[in-house]
Amino acid sequence: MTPSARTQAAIELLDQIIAGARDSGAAADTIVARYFATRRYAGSKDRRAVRELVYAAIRALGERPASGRAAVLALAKADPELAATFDGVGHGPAVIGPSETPAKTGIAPNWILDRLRQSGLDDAEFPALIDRAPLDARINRAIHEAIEIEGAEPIAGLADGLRLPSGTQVEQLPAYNHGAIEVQDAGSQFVTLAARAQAGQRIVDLCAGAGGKTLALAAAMGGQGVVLATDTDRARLSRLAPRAERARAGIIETRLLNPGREVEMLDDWVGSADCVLIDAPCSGTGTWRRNPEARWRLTPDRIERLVETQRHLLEVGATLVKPGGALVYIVCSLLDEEGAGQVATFLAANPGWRAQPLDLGAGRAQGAGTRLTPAHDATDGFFVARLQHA
Ligand SMILES: C[S@@+](CC[C@H](N)C(=O)[O-])C[C@H]1O[C@@H](n2cnc3c(N)ncnc32)[C@H](O)[C@@H]1O
Repeated sequence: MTPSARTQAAIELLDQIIAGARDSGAAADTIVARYFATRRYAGSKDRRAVRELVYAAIRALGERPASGRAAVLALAKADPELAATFDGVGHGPAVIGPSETPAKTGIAPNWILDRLRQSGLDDAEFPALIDRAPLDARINRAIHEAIEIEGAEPIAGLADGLRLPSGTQVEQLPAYNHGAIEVQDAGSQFVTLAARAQAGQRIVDLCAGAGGKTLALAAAMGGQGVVLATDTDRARLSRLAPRAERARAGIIETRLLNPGREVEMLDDWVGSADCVLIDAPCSGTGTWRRNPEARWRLTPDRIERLVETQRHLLEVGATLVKPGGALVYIVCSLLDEEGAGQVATFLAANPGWRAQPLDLGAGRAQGAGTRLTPAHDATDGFFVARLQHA
């Protein structure tokens, strides 16, 4: 592909990504993969270059732009080489017109930045929200294997955390194929420590997804006890079984739930769990580093619906905890309405519960819990609280 054709490909992809974000359609990664699946003429260098241009545009633009062309023009303003690819030749994009307006660069839509400020996040922390994320892994102690990965560094505060050099092809590492390491952001590892999982316990991971935190819980339990991983998304939950097998985590059970019927479907666990971990669906304002296009999908309505789901999940989780047990509430959001505010509402309505102090080795106090941020902790952003049942 010529440089101009690459630019045109990025513009077309961004048009699809913009539509996907506006209409709750496919994620950017899926759109990019589909695009190249039908364009076999694009070699690996072309794909990499187009992908980089697409993601550079997504990162640079806080608001969903009007078009792919406006998005790439925003980058071209500061990049003469890119601007020169708007040459109108062959498959290249048309020459830049004198009155064309590039999209506005920024970190996120103003209404979200305002809510982040109201949640106590300093403006100085904003740029780190869209930095490139490091590649982190968790060592799985269930597999007794010496791990040698060139350039890997320990992560302060995490006995099992490893920061891998960027660009590491994890799937090609023997340690990964043997289940000795799992890819997991340091923030995810820190917040899972709030469960204080121990051998012999019965733990529910209520929103397990594909089981990133489930596997960390099972590893901390040394193969003794039970972790029940539940979710309402069949496709996500089905990805857990092969991961658990690879990690030799034999204490994990899975159960698919119907939304709205969770307690009924978990009646054999009511009042009996040592700990229920709720890694609730959220706005993802803490994970823009990995998923920058999520800023283009958020609306106040969507956040309101998420807050309602989180409130419901806290109620469900609370019914499963045994007296003296704990509820661990996690969101990868930095908005108080999903984090500290949500927990404050729960505590006000449930006098039999109290927040327990956390010492995770990362984060700062936020309301009754702890908040990790990319700027302060070099992790994805998270809120976590540990609530103890009387
Ligand atoms: C933040 S993700 C979980 C990520 C996962 N714990 C991990 O560490 O990889 C939130 C999950 O909540 C699930 N979810 C949404 N509503 C739910 C409900 N009512 N009951 C259980 N899970 C639900 C979603 O399908 C999604 O997989």
